[in-house]
Amino acid sequence: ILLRHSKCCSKSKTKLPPGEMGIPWIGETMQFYKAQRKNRLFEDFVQPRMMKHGKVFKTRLMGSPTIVVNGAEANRFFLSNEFKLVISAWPSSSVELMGRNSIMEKQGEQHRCIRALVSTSLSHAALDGLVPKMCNSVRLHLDRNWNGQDTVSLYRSTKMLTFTIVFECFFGIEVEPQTLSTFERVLEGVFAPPVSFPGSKFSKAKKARREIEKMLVKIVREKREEMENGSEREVEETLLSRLVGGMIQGEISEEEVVDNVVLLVFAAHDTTSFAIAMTFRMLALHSDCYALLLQEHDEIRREQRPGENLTVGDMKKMKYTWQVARESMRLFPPIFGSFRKAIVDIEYEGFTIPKGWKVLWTTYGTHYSEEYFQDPLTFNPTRFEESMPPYVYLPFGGGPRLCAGNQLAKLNILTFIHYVVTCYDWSLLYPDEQITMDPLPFPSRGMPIKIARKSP
Ligand code: HEM
Repeated sequence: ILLRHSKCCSKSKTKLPPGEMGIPWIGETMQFYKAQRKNRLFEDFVQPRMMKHGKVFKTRLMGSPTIVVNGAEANRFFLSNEFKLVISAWPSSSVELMGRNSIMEKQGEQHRCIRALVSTSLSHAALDGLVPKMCNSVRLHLDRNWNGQDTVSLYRSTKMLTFTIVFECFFGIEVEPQTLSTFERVLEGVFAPPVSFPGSKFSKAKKARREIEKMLVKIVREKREEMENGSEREVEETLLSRLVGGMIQGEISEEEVVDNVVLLVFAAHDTTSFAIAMTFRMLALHSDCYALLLQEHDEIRREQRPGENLTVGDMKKMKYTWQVARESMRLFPPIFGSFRKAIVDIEYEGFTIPKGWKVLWTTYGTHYSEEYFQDPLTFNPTRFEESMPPYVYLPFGGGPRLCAGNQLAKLNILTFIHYVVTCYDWSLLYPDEQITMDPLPFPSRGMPIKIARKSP
């Protein structure tokens, strides 16, 4: 009785953050989804609650009691305490569709092992080797899809391109153009309710996932055979060959290889293409910035021989371009933030976050705050000339789950911008095009642009 009494007393002493839990089970999910669809999750959902309750508040989302946290200190606390106080927590539909064996579901040592395999393929040395391949992919894509056209959908085009780059340059896997639409069907179900009745978004997504799995299992087995039975020619080092190598050594299983290929393709292509699309939007709206950026690329081009690919040295010269891209990702972060789950009771800022509750950290909480950025809603790429304090600018997250592909994304963004601005004059067809979110943000009309090839 005494034990129970003392437990009861200690529970009643816990102080939850302020906030409203909404109606039973559903909580404030409908308000969350409504704001998300308009890509106004921060403005319509987070900000009004922050004004009322402060930077840390409670709510209930998708059935889970959740604490929303904002600010650099909160980002540092929760992101750097991954595996110790919190673990990443994706909705069950995402886990089922991405696969239970992907890096996002792994903790501790297992996470470290997969992360190490992926990181080797994304090390500086490996990325240097990717630059010429990426240049060839971008040029081929523009030749095939832009030449002879006067209008193209920039967002769809970059989606196709980044998808091809991840598969072909990074994994060394050739894909059919229709594979992208199968992947998109999976993505549509990632945040859908996990109900499998015929025709539901989730069951359509599961069917698409099975098709992808079948295709990848075949590719992985062929690669394994090629590596084990050693054809005379040397096997090209790609992420796929590294993962399959890990499989041959018994470090990871076939399911882990397949799930991680699926996860990486998802992690890479919608995010990078949105970042590119928003950079172009900002350039279109700020002609002074565009003039400066163009100057940077014209200088690089002047030093190249005709038809020559970019080099790593050229990438380093694109300082202003990277500032423009970073500022675009500050205003339009491809990832809103992400969910964690408390694995112990957590004391934070005088509040208790009970074990099992979700925590949502947000990029907007710092990106849109005057505390960290002067005139936060103004587009000003040169603000990145100054170094940033840690955990303030987080389009790629932070801590042990910092985006594994951030350098690949950077190369992809810079290469694409270089070839477009040096080869084409372009303008937006709908400068005020709305941004929607489902589940990631995207321009609602696909961002059509008018193009005209520049004379060589
Ligand atoms: C502009 C493009 C990109 C953005 C904005 C972005 C953003 C992010 C963010 C915010 C996270 C952390 C999620 C969390 O904390 O839960 C993350 C994780 C991750 N990203 Fe990216 N990403 C981009 C491109 C890429 C690319 C190109 C790849 C790989 C080819 C990639 C692979 C990953 C992986 C594997 C993780 C999980 C890391 C882990 O759990 O250890 N991302 N990304």
